[in-house]
Amino acid sequence: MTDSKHGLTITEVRLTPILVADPPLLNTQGVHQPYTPRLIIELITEGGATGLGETYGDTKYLDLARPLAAALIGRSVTDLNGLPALAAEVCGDSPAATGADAVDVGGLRGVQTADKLRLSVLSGFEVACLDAWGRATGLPVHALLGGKVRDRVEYSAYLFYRWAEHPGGRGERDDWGAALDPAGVVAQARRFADTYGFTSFKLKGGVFEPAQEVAAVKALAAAFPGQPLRLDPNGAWTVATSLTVADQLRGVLEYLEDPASGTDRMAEVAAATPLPLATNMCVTTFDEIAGAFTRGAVQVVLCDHHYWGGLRNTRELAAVCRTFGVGLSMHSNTHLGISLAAMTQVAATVPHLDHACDSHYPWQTEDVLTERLTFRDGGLDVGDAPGLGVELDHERLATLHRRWLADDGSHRDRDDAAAMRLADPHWTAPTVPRW
Ligand SMILES: O=C([O-])C(=O)C[C@H](O)[C@@H](O)C(=O)[O-]
Ligand SMILES: [Mg+2]
Repeated sequence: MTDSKHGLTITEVRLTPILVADPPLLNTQGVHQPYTPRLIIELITEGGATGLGETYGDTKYLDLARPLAAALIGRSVTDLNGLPALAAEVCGDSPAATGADAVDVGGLRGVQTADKLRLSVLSGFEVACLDAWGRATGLPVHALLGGKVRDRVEYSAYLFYRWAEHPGGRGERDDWGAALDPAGVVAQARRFADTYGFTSFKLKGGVFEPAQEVAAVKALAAAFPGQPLRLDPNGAWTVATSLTVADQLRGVLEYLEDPASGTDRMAEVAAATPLPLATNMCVTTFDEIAGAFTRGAVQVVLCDHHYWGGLRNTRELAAVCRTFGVGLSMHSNTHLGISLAAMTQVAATVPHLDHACDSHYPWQTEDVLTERLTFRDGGLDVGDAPGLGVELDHERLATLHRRWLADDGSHRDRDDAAAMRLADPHWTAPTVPRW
């Protein structure tokens, strides 16, 4: 559908893959690489409005983004309901979706289906369309989604066990230092609280023996009494271990995130503990909802608008969660300010967003915006500027793109286990459950 009358027809789409500095954050798969891929999308309309979008930048996403970008020329930015069919038609099934058991990034992003890969790409275009549409009409994205129900969106501090620097001193060095024990985790949390005002804390677990991680959470509870805490070992534990930890941290945690992997194990854990379970692993597609919700396997879904297919699908997910009495919050992977602005816009429109959203953003020292988004008192204000309310810094984008061009391919696809092998040549991503 074109829209010449309003100047909303897309005349140009620019795709810019970039590599962004990432600190040595540890998880159950390994460690983050020094640079991580993202894809930045710019849409231009007939009327001269530009729209920005951002999504995962690994090769399998870029391969789908290129045909979709070409197919969008001549269509209206308002034609959002047509995007899934268009993507299915022009992108087809990614060869990376290799069967029912395929997972993304060793399982950290849940299942990997052809549909989900297309949705992850499409989400960046949907956000860019909404941004362009908003800029063309002077309306913020939240208005195009039906209007905001809150003026601020709360975020949590995303704590990671981490090294001071990447193996061999590769990449960029920051001044956070190492955090490998309870004292290190508390110090990191203190800095997050002092700098950004966060009052909720999530610790990425699955790195050390569960008892060590329980000790770290207890140290957090002592340092920040009464403040919401979460622990997320990315499905690394058995059902028995999950229940032991749930018992030890009952009354301490706000929720336990993906203690065990898969809906079956999560349902077993949920049936035996009063502690709410959250997930961004066993429910990452609409197809997985019925099986998990009807069995009571999860009490909170952490939505990632990238893999759920955009901001409007996030609202659809919110409606399903509300229907089942399941809570909703937001998951985050390494992302930049365009995605953070998109998360904030949609979060502002969802009435029952029950918990502070996750965001990796504070770990990202580089961005493609002229002005970084700034957390204040643990949250972001929801502005009324047109579109997403952010501006692209073309020079920064070009610099990060040059890094992508210069890369020998070793950072173009996220691989935390490969990064770990530089420190420990015998490392293989552990089989799950690990403990
Ligand atoms: O909440 C989560 O499970 C995540 O954020 C997944 C991410 O991939 C995180 O584990 C990471 O980046 O190491
Ligand atoms: Mg998680």
